[in-house]
Amino acid sequence: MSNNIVWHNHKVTRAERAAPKNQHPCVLWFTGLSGSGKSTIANALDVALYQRGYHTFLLDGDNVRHGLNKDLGFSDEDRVENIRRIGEMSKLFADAGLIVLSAFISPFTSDRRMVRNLMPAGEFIEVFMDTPIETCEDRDPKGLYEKARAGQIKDFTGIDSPYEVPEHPEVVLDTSSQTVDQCVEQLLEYLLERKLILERQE
Ligand SMILES: Nc1ncnc2c1ncn2[C@@H]1O[C@H](COP(=O)(O)OS(=O)(=O)O)[C@@H](OP(=O)(O)O)[C@H]1O
Ligand SMILES: Nc1ncnc2c1ncn2[C@@H]1O[C@H](COP(=O)(O)OP(=O)(O)O)[C@@H](O)[C@H]1O
Repeated sequence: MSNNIVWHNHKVTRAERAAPKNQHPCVLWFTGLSGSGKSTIANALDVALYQRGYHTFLLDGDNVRHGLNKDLGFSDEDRVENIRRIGEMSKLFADAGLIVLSAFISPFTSDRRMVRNLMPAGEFIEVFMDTPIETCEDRDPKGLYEKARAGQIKDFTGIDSPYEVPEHPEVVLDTSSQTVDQCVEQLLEYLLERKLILERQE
């Protein structure tokens, strides 16, 4: 690694970039099992924020794995690298002043902590999708649990690869008992309370 790299501070600060949008930069980090509702809720919140005039960006597991991270699989090492890159990318988008919605299984506590530590205090919001695995498996929207049970996919999270439950998430959602609208409302309330969005533009 080169030591001849100098960090450049931007003349326009991240707060200045975000201020015209009535928002404070932050990363909403959705974590949970496959089928727990990460994509559905992150997309619904993205729409709700967009409709209210806020500036957001959504990073989603499947999409990032088609591009930036297409060299990575699902071994523990590859998942660590996946989250490291996505964490750095999320931070860059937040530095651009955006509200970032990142939806990845991110099964390991240490990786989520690493991303949290990249961000200024209060700007990393861990959203734990606490949907029971039975519900996720019943939904099986992509047929992946069935394949994992049949041994056709190895290292599948919740089946033969671990998911470490967050200890102190900022927000907990359970999509087996909460509707999409209720989840979105809970997240909007959180953002308003913490002044990450400054007024409701309805
Ligand atoms: N072995 C295995 N385990 C878990 N998930 C698998 C696996 N193989 C493929 N998939 C599909 O990949 C999506 C998860 O990618 P992520 O980048 O979010 O995973 S991770 O954070 O690196 O653990 C995940 O998407 P979601 O269902 O949206 O969570 C699956 O569709
Ligand atoms: N209340 C709810 N919240 C979110 N998703 C729900 C809900 N009820 C049913 N679902 C369904 O559950 C599935 C969740 O899948 P998805 O959002 O892709 O999860 P993940 O991104 O965590 O894999 C979708 O098919 C969605 O339509």
